[in-house]
Amino acid sequence: MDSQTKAVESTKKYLTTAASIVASAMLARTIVNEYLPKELRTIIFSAFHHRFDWFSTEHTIVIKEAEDLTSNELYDASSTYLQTRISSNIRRLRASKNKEKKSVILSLDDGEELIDDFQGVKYKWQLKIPKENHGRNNVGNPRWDFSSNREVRWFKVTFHKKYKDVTVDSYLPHILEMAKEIKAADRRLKLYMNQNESWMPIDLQHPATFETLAMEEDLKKTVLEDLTRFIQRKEYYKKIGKAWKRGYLLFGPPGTGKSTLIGAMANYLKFDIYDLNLREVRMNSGLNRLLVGMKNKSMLVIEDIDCSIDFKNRNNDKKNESNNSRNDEISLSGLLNFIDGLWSTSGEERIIVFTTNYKEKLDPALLRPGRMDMHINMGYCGPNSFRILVSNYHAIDEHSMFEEIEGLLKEVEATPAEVAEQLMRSDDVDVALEGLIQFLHGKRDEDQGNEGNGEDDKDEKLVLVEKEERLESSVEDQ
Ligand SMILES: Nc1ncnc2c1ncn2[C@@H]1O[C@H](COP(=O)(O)OP(=O)(O)OP(=O)(O)O)[C@@H](O)[C@H]1O
Repeated sequence: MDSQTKAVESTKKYLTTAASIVASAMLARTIVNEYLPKELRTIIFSAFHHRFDWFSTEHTIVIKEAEDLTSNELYDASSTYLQTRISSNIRRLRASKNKEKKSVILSLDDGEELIDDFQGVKYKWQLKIPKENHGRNNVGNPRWDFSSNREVRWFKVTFHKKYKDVTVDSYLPHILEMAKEIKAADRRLKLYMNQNESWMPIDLQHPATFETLAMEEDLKKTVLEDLTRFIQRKEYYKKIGKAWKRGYLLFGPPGTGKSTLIGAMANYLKFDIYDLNLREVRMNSGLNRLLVGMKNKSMLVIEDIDCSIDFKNRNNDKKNESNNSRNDEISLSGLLNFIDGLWSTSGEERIIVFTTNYKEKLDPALLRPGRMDMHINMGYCGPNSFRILVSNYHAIDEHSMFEEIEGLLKEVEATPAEVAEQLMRSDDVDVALEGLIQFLHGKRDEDQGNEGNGEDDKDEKLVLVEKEERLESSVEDQ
């Protein structure tokens, strides 16, 4: 082959290679544009740059750290994702390098390589960390970010160029998804309390779970299923045009576990709690501000709702509406309207929980069908609940004294808090159970002494009333 033919051949080869790379880049872009959700497209395209090398089989993408949240999402997700991929080799290496350090930081060192395998495709990851006096934009050195005017860290990801579409279509979305899951699992829940009209957060460390919650099994199962169905039904709520929210009214005497159930719900759903003290809020406008300030995946809790709002004024709500001077004063109707209206137009995955010790004192507006989706009666401690408590406190599920205790619990109204307190009195299970028996005998004698006082709401074994129509099982979630 003479030199001219060689040049033609190599130009042809170059053109073919270039054309196929452009075509596959276009294909990848088409896939991104057509099949990925818009939000994901923005994240992916704003976050990385391709580096074409016409004569290599390798393709490189660069995922830069960025100040702006959307652009940084892929970088951030990559860091989180890589923590789970750090191989045992690297961990060992790191551990031997950092013998003096107790914990090994799970991230890549500058320049260190990590090979990730995704659906049979090998991806080589390298982290580049800015150092003093590095040049700008040279591959292998940190990048200069013109928007923030500083050097930034970046990941260099190298793979065979024939997998560009797999990378854009599947691998990067997979990283974003995995990072979301890892963060959700690690997320520290927050408890927000309002001071005047702003929320103050603290870490929520409520130990309650559905496992340790003493509640009749059927009721517990129904509540759990309802919560699970609720979080899985994003598309369903969208389809029927309803706000993605659910309301629970918890009622029962003090110490029956209303707050414990709220803690268990938050831990189960991984939702933050917003504990709204209505006494701190005087005006509807302030209430509006607080409700607008709530994040998604949260529970709004208003405890003792019967004591929170001046119910004596509730019948005047209508009059107040026509009276301009009192128009902004907080009222039950204002609260209910905000919750209905505001959350229908903004926010998703919201739960509202009202608690009361006296359901009969509640305003009928709150009990109206469609207002609170479930009414949950947190009853006295029955045999089932006792078994859960004794297993929590003494890790036993059988004892010769159980029969007597269970018989007494059928006759006596003792709250789970009272039973729990007796069980905690001694580490010696025999002593604790004996104490509980004495306590229940004492209560029974007291009750018998009080007989004839006419009080008997024990028949209210309504454990659960679903006020809203059951979500139709015929509508499939997507
Ligand atoms: N159902 C329950 N399951 C497990 N523990 C419970 C339960 N009920 C009460 N307890 C124990 O009693 C304590 C007090 O109960 P909790 O505050 O949940 O009751 P409450 O119904 O919210 O009371 P109040 O109406 O006074 O706010 C809890 O911290 C927990 O230790």
